[in-house]
Amino acid sequence: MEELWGQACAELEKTVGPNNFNHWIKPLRLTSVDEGVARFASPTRFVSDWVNRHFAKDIIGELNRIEPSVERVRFDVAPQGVTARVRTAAQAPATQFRANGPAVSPAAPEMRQSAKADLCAPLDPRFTFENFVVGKPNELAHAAARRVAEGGPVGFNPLFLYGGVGLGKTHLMHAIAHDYQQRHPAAQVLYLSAEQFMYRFVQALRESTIMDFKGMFRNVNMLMVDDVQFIAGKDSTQEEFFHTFNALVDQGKQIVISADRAPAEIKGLEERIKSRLGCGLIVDLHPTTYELRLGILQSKTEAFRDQHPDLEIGAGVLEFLAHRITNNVRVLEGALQRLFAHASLLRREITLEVAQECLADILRTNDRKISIDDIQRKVAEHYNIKLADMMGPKRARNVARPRQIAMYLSKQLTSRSLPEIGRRFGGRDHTTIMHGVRKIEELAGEDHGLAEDIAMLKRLLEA
Ligand SMILES: Nc1ncnc2c1ncn2[C@@H]1O[C@H](COP(=O)(O)OP(=O)(O)OP(=O)(O)O)[C@@H](O)[C@H]1O
Repeated sequence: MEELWGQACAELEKTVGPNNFNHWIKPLRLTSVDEGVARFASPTRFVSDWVNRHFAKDIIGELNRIEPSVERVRFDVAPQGVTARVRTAAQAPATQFRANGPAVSPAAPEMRQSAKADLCAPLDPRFTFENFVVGKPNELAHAAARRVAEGGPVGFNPLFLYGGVGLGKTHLMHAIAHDYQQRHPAAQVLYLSAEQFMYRFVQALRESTIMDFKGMFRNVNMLMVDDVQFIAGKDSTQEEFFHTFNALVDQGKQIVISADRAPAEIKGLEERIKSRLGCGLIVDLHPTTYELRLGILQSKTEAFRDQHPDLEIGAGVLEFLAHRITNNVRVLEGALQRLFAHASLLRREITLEVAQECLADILRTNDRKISIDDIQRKVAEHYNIKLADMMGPKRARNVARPRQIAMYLSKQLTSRSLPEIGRRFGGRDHTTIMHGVRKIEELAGEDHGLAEDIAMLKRLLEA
C-alpha cells in the first residue's frame, strides 16, 4: 500500500504543485484498495471534503496508472493514524508546515501541523507570475505583488489588492504565495478566503480550540486573506481578524489582502480595520484595456498551442474577442476555452465566422449596455446644461426640453420601465415620463434639426 501511494504521490506533487500537495495530499494515508475503491485515512472531515472536491480526479488518475483497478476514492476520518504520519513528517527537514513557533508542548507541533493543513486553501498551480500578463491596468499591482513575494523588509504592510470581478486578484495572491514559498521553503504561508477565516474561527469557538486557532495564525510568516469584504458586518470575526492582523504586523510579518473594493468603500467594516488597512499599500486592478485583453488572449493561445500544435486560429479572431468581450478576464478565458474545445473536437480552423457562431451567447451579453446615467450625462453635455438639472425642478424650456430628450432616449435605449426612469429623473411620476417621451416623438416628426440631434446622440451613446 505504502509503495503504491508513494509512487502516486511523486507524480501528484508535480500535477497539483508542491503547495497543494503538502497542504492536502500529504496528510492522507492510503489504507486499502478493494473492488476498485481506494480508501484513505484523512485527519479531518474538512480535509476529506476539500480533497474530494478538488483533487479526487488527480488522485484516481495517478493511482489508476499504477493500479488499473482503481476507479473511486473514499476518505475516512482517522486522526490517530494521521498523527503518526505527521510525526514522521515533523522530523523531516524543512517541511511546508514545520512548526517553528514559540516553545510548545511535545504533542503540539503535530497538532499545529495537521490543523494548519486544514486552514490553508489550495493554490492553483497555474496562477503564477509567469502566467500573469502585465499591462497598464495592472502594472502597479503586479509590481507590488512581486516585491512582497521577494520577502525581506517591504515597507508596506499590508498589501491590499482590490478590483472588480475576474481582474486577477486571486491570480496575483496565489502567485505571491508560490513565489515566496519557493524563495523561502521553510517559511509558513497561510492563504485562505475571509469566508474560511470566519468558518474556522466559529468552529474553533464551538470546539473550544480558540487558543490553537490564535496560535496558528500568529505563527505564520505570511498571511493572505482573499475577499476580505466578506467579513464586513460580522462583528466577532472582524474583532478576531483585527487582533490577528495587529499581532502579525507588530511582529513584522507580511499580510496580503484582497477585496472587491477599496477599504473605505466596504460598508460594515470597522473604522479601526479600515484605518489599519490604510497603513499599508492599497493598489487596484483597473478594468482591462484592449491591449491587455489581446495580450492575455495571445499568451493563453500560445500556451495551448504548445500542447496542441495543430490548433489553427484565423486572422483577426483574437482581436475580435479582445474588442468584443470587455467585462472580465474570466469570461475572456471561458470564450477561448470554448473555441479551443470546438477546434479540437471538429478539427476545424477557428475563423471569425466560427468564433461568432460559437460564442453568440457570450457576445450578446457583452454588448455594451447603455445606462440612464450615460444618457443624462451625454444629453446635458450636448445642450450645455448642468447634470443636476436633469433631476431638478426647473421648467424653463432650455432645460425642460433636453430633459425630455434624455427621458425619450432612456425609454428607447434601455430596458428600464417608465416608473424606474421616473425615479432616476428626480423622482418624477411615470406619467410625466410618458408625456416627455410622446412630446419628443411628436416634435422629432416635425423638426428635422431635432431628429438629427437625437440620431447623433444615439450614435454617440451606442459607440
Ligand atoms: N493579467 C492576467 N494575465 C493572465 N490571466 C489573468 C490575468 N488577469 C486575470 N487572469 C485570469 O482570469 C481568471 C480570473 O482571475 P481571478 O480569479 O484572479 O480574478 P479575481 O479578481 O480574483 O476575481 P473574483 O473577484 O471573482 O474573485 C483567472 O483564470 C486568471 O488566471
